Amino acid sequence: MDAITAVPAPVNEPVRGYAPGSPERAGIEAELAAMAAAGPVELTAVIGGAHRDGGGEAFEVTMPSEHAHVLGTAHHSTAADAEAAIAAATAAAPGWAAMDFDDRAAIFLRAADLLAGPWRDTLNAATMLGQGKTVQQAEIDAACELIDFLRFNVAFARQILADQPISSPGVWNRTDYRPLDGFVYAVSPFNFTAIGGNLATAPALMGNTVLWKPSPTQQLAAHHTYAILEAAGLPPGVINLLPGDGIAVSDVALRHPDFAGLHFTGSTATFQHLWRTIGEHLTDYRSYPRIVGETGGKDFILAHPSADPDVLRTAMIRGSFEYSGQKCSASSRAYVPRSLWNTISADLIEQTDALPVGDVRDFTNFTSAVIDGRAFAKHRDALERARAASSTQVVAGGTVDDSVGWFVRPSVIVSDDPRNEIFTTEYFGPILGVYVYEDGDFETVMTEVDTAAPYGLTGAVIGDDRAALARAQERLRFTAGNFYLNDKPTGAVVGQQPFGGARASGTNDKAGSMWNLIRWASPRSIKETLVPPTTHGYPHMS
Ligand SMILES: NC(=O)c1ccc[n+]([C@@H]2O[C@H](COP(=O)([O-])OP(=O)(O)OC[C@H]3O[C@@H](n4cnc5c(N)ncnc54)[C@H](O)[C@@H]3O)[C@@H](O)[C@H]2O)c1
Ligand SMILES: N[C@@H](CCC=O)C(=O)O
Repeated sequence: MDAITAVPAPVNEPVRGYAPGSPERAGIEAELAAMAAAGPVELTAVIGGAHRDGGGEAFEVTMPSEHAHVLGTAHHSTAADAEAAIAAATAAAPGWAAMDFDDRAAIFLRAADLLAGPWRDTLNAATMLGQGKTVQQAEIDAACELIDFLRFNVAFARQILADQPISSPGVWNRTDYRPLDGFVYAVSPFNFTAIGGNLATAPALMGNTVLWKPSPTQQLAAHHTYAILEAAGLPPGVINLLPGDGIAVSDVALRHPDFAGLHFTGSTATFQHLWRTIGEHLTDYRSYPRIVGETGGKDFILAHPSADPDVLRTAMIRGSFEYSGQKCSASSRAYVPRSLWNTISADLIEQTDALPVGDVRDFTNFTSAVIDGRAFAKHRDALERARAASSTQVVAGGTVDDSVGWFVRPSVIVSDDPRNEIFTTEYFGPILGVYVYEDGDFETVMTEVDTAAPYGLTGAVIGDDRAALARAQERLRFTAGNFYLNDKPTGAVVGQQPFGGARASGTNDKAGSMWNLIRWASPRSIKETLVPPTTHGYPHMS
């Protein structure tokens, strides 16, 4: 049983500005130059503490803005790698579960401090080069959010351990927060370095051992994340890193008797495929697996006629085009009253078309290329369909260029068909659909916002009319798990806006909160009778 001590009170890591001439600017520029010039790094698997090449086919991690530039090489993990990782996780499990909570927690707190200090530039640079993030977007993800996950999760876990049952006279009741009875399989997406780190470390903090399968396109930053955990003293076998597409790993892990939990973030289609596979193998498992998945979105901005035009335009540009719309939280549909559209459309179009897009090493850029050729082709095809259809009008952007990098211009598409694919389909790129409604139709348009897409992740309502904001909060209660008033729908902060959505957007277990950590514990109730009875009769029997 873990001792219950006080842990350091977490505070959100301050976001650095990287202004010209600042010391942090000099540091990151030096790191970017060194990492880009270093030549391809060997991105190994780590199984039971041993670094080794996965046995499968090789793949490359390249720069999205310069796809000929290879940053690292790795191998897809094979079934044999997965078997070895499960054996390593199983061997490490008893010692890790028996370790005092404070000792486990200290490893993750140390990782947070290493990342906040000497490793910050490394992980930011890997995220900028490998995933195509500007310095601002890398800083809020790879540095601040991951540091916050590591620190806040320790405090949340401590809160859970402290939650103990009452005891009636003569009895002492306790809750033993056991880890799950087997390993956890963590599968993470390309777009957030912090999410990869959190998916692997949250179950580990609760005493579980883990197989971590990052996205191939995020492997460079995942490699450095793992190095930070090693530097912080993570014992061998607790988290086993398996690069690659995950198909062979899933074939082994999802039919293994010791499979006890899936910690997933990525697309709705992949999550549903993995869940179905788990269902097919249910009788193979020793216990019912915990399934936690945060998935896709079709996130909205709804403007009320009372909205401040500058607030609306800024939310639309930042919410839709930061990191080229490759955030599950990014706004990709906006509902704007005609009076406001008449006011903002010219500025919105002009400012969108003026957004500087290019290499992340040029700090004047607002955003960069999309992640890979597959994403590029998806966005190019969507823009071509929009240009060809009579019900849609591409009013900003709309052009693409893959000659050097996977560049898609931030694009605004207007349609008078509220069920057009631009309002229903997640593209996960810099494409914003706009539906212009008549000023008196706020109530009707809320029904459209609620029902057009199957998701329920994030949404924002912009307006100055308090009654309208209150009505939208009520009417759209189930339309978004993260609901913003007078702000863009992106940029949730750990401990402030616990993140996640329901409907087709996932299980809403709120990353970076105690709700998520609870899923990685299997509580045992212990009753101890202090002076036990010595006769079997009851009063009514006399
Ligand atoms: N709700 C959230 O918190 C959240 C956060 C980030 C991203 N997302 C969503 O993620 C998606 C973008 O990320 P992506 O393109 O990396 O998603 P994706 O579904 O293509 O991939 C996610 C992960 O699943 C892996 N994968 C795919 N098939 C697999 C299999 N059979 N076995 C094991 N692993 C497998 C991928 O390699 C990757 O690691 C978008 O839909 C976005 O909305 C959601
Ligand atoms: N938590 C992030 C989104 C993560 C998904 O990609 C945000 O709030 O913008």
